[in-house]
Amino acid sequence: MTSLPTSESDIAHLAPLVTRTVALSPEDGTALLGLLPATSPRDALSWVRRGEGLVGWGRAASVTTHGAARFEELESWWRDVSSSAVVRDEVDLPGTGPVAFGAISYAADSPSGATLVVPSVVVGRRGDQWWVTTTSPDALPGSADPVAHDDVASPGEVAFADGSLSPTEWAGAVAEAVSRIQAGALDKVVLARDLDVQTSAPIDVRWLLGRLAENYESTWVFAVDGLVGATPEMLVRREKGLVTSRVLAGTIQRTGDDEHDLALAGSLARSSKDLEEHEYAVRSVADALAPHCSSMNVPEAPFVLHLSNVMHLATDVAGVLTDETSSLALAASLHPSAAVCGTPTPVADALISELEHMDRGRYAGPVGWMDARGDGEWGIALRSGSIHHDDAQRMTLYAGCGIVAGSVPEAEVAESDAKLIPMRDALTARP
Ligand SMILES: C=C(O[C@@H]1C=C(C(=O)O)C=C[C@H]1O)C(=O)O
Repeated sequence: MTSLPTSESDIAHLAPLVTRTVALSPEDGTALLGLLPATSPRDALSWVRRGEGLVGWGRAASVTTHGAARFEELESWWRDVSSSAVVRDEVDLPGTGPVAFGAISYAADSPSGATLVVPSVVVGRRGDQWWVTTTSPDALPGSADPVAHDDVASPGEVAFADGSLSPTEWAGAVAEAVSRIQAGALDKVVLARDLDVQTSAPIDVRWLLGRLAENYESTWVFAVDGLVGATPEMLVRREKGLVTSRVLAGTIQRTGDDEHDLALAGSLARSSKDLEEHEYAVRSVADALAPHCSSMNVPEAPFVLHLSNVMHLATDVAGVLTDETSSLALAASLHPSAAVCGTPTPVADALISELEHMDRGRYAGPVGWMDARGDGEWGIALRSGSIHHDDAQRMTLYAGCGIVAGSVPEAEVAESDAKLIPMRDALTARP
């Protein structure tokens, strides 16, 4: 009997990639996201915050893996590809040299699987330092002189429709979760819902990225393999031996009235329901990082992170890496954190499968990038949606909420609506 392959790679392992990174001096006023050319939705890549980060396009190589070993298989593929690459790197910073962008399914059994893409061109910016990396499977990497593009296309008319569950049905699922929690089966579960999007013109990833970056400047604006969003939550960053994570849990919607919002932020920071929900999430991250880190710093009290649509309780956890674990392997050990799954994890995970009636795909999974040193940044794919691979006029948006004993179903529907706002607004914005 032959077993089914669990991964598909589009390059032979023997063909080494040739990668060259050179410094770039763009004209004043150049924006990283403005350099993305028109491409198919799967090949526009982004990891940008406050104008810094990485954008990429084209595919020099890619791999997709499935199942419980999807992280390990990505890791070993990347180790092979990056260690055999012929590299000339004149900049030598995290994110220079060979880089892979990745998006990983939330669930092991999701058909969407986990993908790493090595772009043909990456442009990076860190402070005043800019660079361009070109990668090709041929002996001579092409040279790229990135230019600004102003041909971003609108998605046209946009229609939204209920996904797997209507808001009322989903409120019923929340009520069921609350009663299981009150009966003592678990402490917390994160339930998500989806929303279908149909557009009258193909979705241009750059349209979404531009609007998300404009309105959500403290988030990481990402695109990988058709998954697009603006996440405020950093699952793990590894940079030169330092590991950091931004944990979010506990949410309140903004009203648009700054004074009132400030009072709400104060009540969020004192709400025992939200502090409890937050504590589960911080614990799950600190416990998963502890075996790999020394000198861990886990602040005792969270701060309030203000976004345009919602405010969150947030905690920045930091530690010094004591082993060689890559950023992707750290992300694997953190996934799924209680911010997107619950506590205890196996019970929460089973309840998610039972009550959500949908496949999360890559929503709530790790999304980000990694370089050949293993440094990288992996966010949690929140405030996001997935452009259908077979139809660029369709997208599925997702949003979820942490449910604890004191949760009220109608309030959770409203919170999930607030979390859908970034993507809804990005789709429907007018030029
Ligand atoms: C699950 C989502 O968000 C997560 C859940 C939160 C909460 O319940 O308070 C807050 C931030 C995220 O960790 C989402 O945005 O879809």
